Amino acid sequence: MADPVNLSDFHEIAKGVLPKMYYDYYSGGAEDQHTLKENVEAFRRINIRPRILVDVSKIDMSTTILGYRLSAPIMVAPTAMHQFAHPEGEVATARAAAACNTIMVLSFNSTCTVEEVASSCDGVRFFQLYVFKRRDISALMVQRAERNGFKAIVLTVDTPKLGRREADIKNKMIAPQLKNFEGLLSTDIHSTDKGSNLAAYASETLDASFSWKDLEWLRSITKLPILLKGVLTREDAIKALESGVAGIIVSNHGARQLDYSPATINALEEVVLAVRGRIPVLFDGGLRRGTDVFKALALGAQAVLIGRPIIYGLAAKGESGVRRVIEMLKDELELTMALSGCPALKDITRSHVRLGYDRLQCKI
Ligand SMILES: Cc1cc2nc3c(=O)[nH]c(=O)nc-3n(C[C@H](O)[C@H](O)[C@H](O)COP(=O)(O)O)c2cc1C
Ligand SMILES: CCCCC(=O)C(=O)O
Repeated sequence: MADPVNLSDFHEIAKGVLPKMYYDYYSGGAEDQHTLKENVEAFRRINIRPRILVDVSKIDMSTTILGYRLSAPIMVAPTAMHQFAHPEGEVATARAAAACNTIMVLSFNSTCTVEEVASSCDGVRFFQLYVFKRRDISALMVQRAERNGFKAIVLTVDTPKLGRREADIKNKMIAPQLKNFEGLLSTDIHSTDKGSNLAAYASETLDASFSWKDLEWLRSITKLPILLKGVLTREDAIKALESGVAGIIVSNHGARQLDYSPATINALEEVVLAVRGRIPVLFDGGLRRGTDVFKALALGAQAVLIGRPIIYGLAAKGESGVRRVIEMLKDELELTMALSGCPALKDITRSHVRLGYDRLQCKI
């Protein structure tokens, strides 16, 4: 195949090189995969309203998140088990993110250890947390992240139980023994019905009782700012604000958890309006083009995170593939800003996009 020119080309290459079990794991969503398709399709139903005759000879995409400077509002989402995609795993991803001057969120279920990633290169990194029934293990991981210079905790709140991913069940997906938990926990858990081993591991470990009141526990064990990942409604956005978290990530976990939850781009504005700028609102799900990033920014996201395309870049070309994926999105965003008359991120406003329901409102 010719050199990839967009994220979709990287997807095709990755599909060709990854063993089926891993490709299915990375690409799949929950149940009917309705939301999986919607996450991408909903972007296509949004139009951009470009403004003309603006000086766009210089485009500034730089921004800050929790006070850390990024070259563009495009971050790396936490995704599990990068060594299935490439032997260098999360170390390669971390190096690529650092080279692009952006923030990587390291998954709790990484295949490289927290220490390996931290010592691989300089760069601002956040740590994604799952709360295990064995709270001591989660607490230890938070301490390790803190000790190794991670700057924030991203608490994933949409996974009290693992969503039902049917390809993984059919493939009898095998989860590896994760090095981070060596000596703490065996991930070598065999599912009783011989289905997805990952699902068995998740149900064995995840603490489904974790609720709002338990955020106090998390705050008591770390000084790091906490972001909640997986907020989709105004009700929960307000609760998040009241609970004093440092930020929100609007996310449906790449449609891998609750099928028929809304496409994230359709949930973003509801959350942004509830938060009213009091804390940063980040966004992920279905972003495959610079125009998608632009649309999310126009609807109020301060930055976006990229999930699957990063893994596809890693599978296709290792560290340089991840770098290319991030650079492609940055280049596309830069061009979109120029063609829409927005020289800086602050110039991108709600009036730069039109959604289906905007058209309905016009007619009323
Ligand atoms: C293979 C895979 C593994 C993931 N693992 C995690 C994880 O360990 N923790 C987490 O909070 N989110 C995880 N996610 C969700 C991502 O952080 C993110 O929300 C999602 O991938 C964004 O959608 P996108 O893939 O369409 O960009 C995972 C997603 C994928 C595709
Ligand atoms: C318990 C493993 C969870 C990994 C994950 O979050 C995902 O596959 O979406």
